[in-house]
Amino acid sequence: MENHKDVGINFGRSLIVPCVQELAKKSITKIPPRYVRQDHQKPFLTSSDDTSNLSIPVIDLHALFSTDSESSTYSSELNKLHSASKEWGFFQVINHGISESLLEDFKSEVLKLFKLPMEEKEKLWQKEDCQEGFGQLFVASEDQKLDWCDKFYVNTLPLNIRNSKLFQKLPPILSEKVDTYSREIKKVAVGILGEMGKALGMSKEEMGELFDDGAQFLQMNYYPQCPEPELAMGFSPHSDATGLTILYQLTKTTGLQVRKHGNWVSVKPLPNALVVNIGDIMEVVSNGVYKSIEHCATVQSNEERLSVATFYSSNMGVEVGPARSLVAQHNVANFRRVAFEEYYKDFFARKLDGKSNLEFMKL
Ligand SMILES: O=C(O)CCC(=O)C(=O)O
Ligand SMILES: [Fe+2]
Repeated sequence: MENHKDVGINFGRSLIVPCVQELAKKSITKIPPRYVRQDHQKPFLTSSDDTSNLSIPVIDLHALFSTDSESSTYSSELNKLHSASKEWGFFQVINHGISESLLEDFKSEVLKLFKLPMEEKEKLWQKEDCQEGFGQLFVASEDQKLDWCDKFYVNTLPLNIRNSKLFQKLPPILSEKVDTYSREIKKVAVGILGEMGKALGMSKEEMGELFDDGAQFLQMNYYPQCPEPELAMGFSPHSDATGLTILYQLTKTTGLQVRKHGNWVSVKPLPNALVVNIGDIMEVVSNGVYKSIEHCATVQSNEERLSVATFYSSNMGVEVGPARSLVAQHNVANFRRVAFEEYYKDFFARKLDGKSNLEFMKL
């Protein structure tokens, strides 16, 4: 991992790719071959799937963060969190404490960012050696298929991983909102992780040492309308490398799909809710009790879609590996232990491919 003065920390690189939004503007009727997927790469939900009525669990964070840990509402919410993390790896949270006005302001700034003219976007485009800015991630070769999506990726916390040069180039209100939003999301992530630690039987100290000042990355995803949505993918199937991911769906358009028992379940955006999912690091820390789940995003012909994923990882400088207390509890370590830097270097060097990232951690 390189450490650049003024430019935070560079966790990886990705080949520079064209802007999908510009392509979509050209009123084309066919998408270029680089975006066309083979059938087996497209996990589309069909209306005949019997999972189409399933929906991911909803957790009330007001009840979960209650100071009265003896109350029955708290213990029932904690049980819900534990089973959602084991069975689904995905849930939505309501009453998360982030104000509606912040969510609205942040949303309008993100929309404005993607609507900037191309000359302005070019100034914020990725560079050869750094994946921050506009572009796509995990593009490792020129013949790799591309997602029908433009992304804007930034390191946000702790402050020493922030690329101050990039932040200075952002519209000032956006950089202020990114800052406030990332701090608020961090509180939610740390709160949920703390409760997961309790549910797993870990001590508060052990969980804190792993996650109290985690590395946080923010990824804004813009999925333009697509003339051939059945041939393209918005986001290839993958699991997230993080501890927890918190996803804010900015538009009402559905697109996120989650793998459940080999089928794909669509996650319908709930008003004022955030989607939370277990990442690979949390699967490793929990020694495999919690599961990071494959998910993907589809695109539509008549509606664009926007989402912001915040990836909350473990503390930098702390090894990624199963919690020692759980290894003792289970009498077995199911994953190996690697330096944080090695873990991420490996992750960003490959293309996204389902849960393959965890394979190299398995024992
Ligand atoms: O846009 C979505 O719903 C999915 C985004 C996602 O999976 C990610 O950013 O890792
Ligand atoms: Fe994801």
